[in-house]
Amino acid sequence: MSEDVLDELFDVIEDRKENLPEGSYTTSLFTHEKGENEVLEKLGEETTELILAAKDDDFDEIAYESADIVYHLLVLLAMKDMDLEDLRAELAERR
Ligand SMILES: N=c1c2ncn([C@@H]3O[C@H](COP(=O)(O)OP(=O)(O)OP(=O)(O)O)[C@@H](O)[C@H]3O)c2ncn1[C@@H]1O[C@H](COP(=O)(O)O)[C@@H](O)[C@H]1O
Repeated sequence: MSEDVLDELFDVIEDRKENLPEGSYTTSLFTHEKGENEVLEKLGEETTELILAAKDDDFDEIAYESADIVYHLLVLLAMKDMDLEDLRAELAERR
């Protein structure tokens, strides 16, 4: 996955957070009555699905669930007023 895809996706998520366009799933997460708990539940569910896919060596499903997890992780970072640079800085420190 290229860095640009993540940057572009995060920019779209930030736009949804600011403008809250109707009909957007991302908007629904920012306006959900359960707030960030909805995102945390999704991350839990998708991680379980990823584990099952990995156990089955279902490579398409592994990629699909991984993308779901990354998307919801980026939404969580945006909810916490964090961004990709926080993630990159943490990863870079581990090199
Ligand atoms: N990358 C994503 C993305 N990944 C996952 N999802 C949504 O996350 C939800 C996941 O919920 P569920 O796990 O219940 O659903 P599921 O994946 O359909 O089903 P299972 O995994 O349970 O089988 C689905 O509604 C997906 O559509 C996403 N919704 C939006 N984006 C991107 O976010 C941007 C903004 O999109 P809008 O939210 O439509 O404005 C766009 O660039 C989109 O590509």
